[in-house]
Amino acid sequence: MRSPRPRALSAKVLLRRRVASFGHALRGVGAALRSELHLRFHAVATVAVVGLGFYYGIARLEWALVALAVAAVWAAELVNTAIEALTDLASPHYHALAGRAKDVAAGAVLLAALGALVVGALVFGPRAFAGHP
Ligand SMILES: Nc1ncnc2c1ncn2[C@@H]1O[C@H](COP(=O)(O)OP(=O)(O)OP(=O)(O)O)[C@@H](O)[C@H]1O
Repeated sequence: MRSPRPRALSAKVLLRRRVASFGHALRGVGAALRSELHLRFHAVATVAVVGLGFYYGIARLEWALVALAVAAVWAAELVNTAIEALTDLASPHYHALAGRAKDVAAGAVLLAALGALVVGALVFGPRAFAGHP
């Protein structure tokens, strides 16, 4: 006998699940912020960069580049934090593969940070050297 077809989930249930997932994601960001000094540094840097953007009145496209650069650094740092946690769980003792996983994840953060540095230098550098907004 065929099993009954699962009932389609109602829009209300789907919405509730989306809201719950959003809450889990925010909880993850909060937990990472509490445990990772690097992320608190990114938070301060993000506020500083947004302040500079308003101070210099940067263009819409420049805001888009800055937002992408900032988001890339945050995303890389969060994934790095997740990989560190999983690595420590799976391999609390020394293992070459655990070390490689952490090094590669840290490499992702480094690349994102270098990209953000280039964007920051190109957007803010000329204005800073000109000495006025
Ligand atoms: N279980 C392990 N096995 C092998 N090497 C490890 C292991 N744990 C850490 N390492 C090595 O030590 C380096 C630093 O690891 P650690 O967990 O201290 O991260 P971190 O770079 O100090 O990050 P954070 O400061 O964000 O905690 C890793 O990049 C890796 O090379």
